[in-house]
Amino acid sequence: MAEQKTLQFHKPRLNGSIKVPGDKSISHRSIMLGAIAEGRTTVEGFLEGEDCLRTIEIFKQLGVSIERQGTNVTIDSPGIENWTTPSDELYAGNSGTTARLMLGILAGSNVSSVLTGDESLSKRPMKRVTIPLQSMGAKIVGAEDDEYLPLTVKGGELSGMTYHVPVASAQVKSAILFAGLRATGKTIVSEPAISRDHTERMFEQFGVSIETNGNTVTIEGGQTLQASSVKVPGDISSAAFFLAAAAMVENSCVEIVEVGLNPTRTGIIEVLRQMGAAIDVHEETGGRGESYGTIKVSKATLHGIEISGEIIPTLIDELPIIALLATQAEGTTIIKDAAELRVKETDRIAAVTTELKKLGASIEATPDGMIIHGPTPLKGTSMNSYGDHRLGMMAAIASLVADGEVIIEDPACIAVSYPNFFEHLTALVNNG
Ligand SMILES: O=C(O)C1=C[C@@H](OP(=O)(O)O)[C@@H](O)[C@H](O)C1
Ligand SMILES: C=C(OP(=O)(O)O)C(=O)O
Repeated sequence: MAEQKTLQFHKPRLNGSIKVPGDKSISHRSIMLGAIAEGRTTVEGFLEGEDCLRTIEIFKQLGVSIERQGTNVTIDSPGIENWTTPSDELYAGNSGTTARLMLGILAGSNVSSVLTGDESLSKRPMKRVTIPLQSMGAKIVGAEDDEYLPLTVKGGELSGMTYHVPVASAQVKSAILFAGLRATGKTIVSEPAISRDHTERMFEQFGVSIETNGNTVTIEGGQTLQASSVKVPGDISSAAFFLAAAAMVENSCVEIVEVGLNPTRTGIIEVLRQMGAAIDVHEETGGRGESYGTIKVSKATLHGIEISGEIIPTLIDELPIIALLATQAEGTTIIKDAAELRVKETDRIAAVTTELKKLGASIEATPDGMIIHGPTPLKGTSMNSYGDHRLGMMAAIASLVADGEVIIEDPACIAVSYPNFFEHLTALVNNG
């Protein structure tokens, strides 16, 4: 039987300042770009989460030398032209970002490989990536019409193309941009709303020019990456759990330092503001690189809002914790245009609705979101994480507002993105 964790707090208060682990999206990309470039790339603030460790292991199998000491990583790569064909399958574990971005990278390399994943990842759709890549000439084959892992990729020549991604997705956009880097001619990708732009920013940092015009990104193929050094800010998607906790737990005030403030990721700040949270943001750098700064949130009276449209991609991974927050807000919160939640590590619309109902919340699922009526008192219960880190953390934060014991089933999955989550939770509560 999977492990369990029991949490119970009596009138907790959260107080203090923490630095959350490195951004998951940026950590993956730092290894990927460092491995494509010839020479030495260094990374500071790397996320030691399971997902990003899978990305490192994959590149080691391709003949890239990667040394990691905690959050510092040194990559010495022979460059994408000189990778070696791996003798074993490349295992992406639970990580959709690893799988989808690797498909775009491997398609334009010189190696042949088989990409696999865990049970959850093997059920997640891959055609959103294989279809555009195949139209660039990529040789990718797999089960059920190339929809699911394992997928076999035979690297080779690619041609640039123009493609409109039907749903805003940084994973799809990035896979196409990686393929576009190696293709002949121009590759133009557009999407219905702007998704996180870490790939574009990091390409520029590695000396590749990319043109962004509204929701459209253009890359000229055949450019070479120059090895670089990357500083990874804290992950705002991890910070979101404690920002939400501070906003709804009586007498709380939490500060998160050195956290990423890339505007394609800060939808959570906007939502907290609109719901009435007392929030203060201080930006320390700006410009084309990754900006970061400090966010401070204190408890306030919250009210329900509608969350839909272009803001959705900027807070997609935060919607489980936002749903919990909405149970403590006055009035109705409506989340729309978020059908993507159904194809994450688990169906997050079904899972969040089921688990929050067990706590006593008034919540209903819709095809593309959730409707939550608040505020409702929550009671202790046993909560399933479904092996999904965001659901596991949502359950842990729920224990702060629930009356009684919250038992989290399979809390170990939290290590995918936030290995020291429980240490931070304990420290903030003990400071209270
Ligand atoms: O590109 C990335 O690093 C990510 C993009 C998002 O997925 P989609 O591109 O599928 O929306 C997000 O949910 C995921 O956690 C990380
Ligand atoms: C959806 C997520 O990640 P991925 O798609 O990389 O598995 C996430 O971290 O919430």
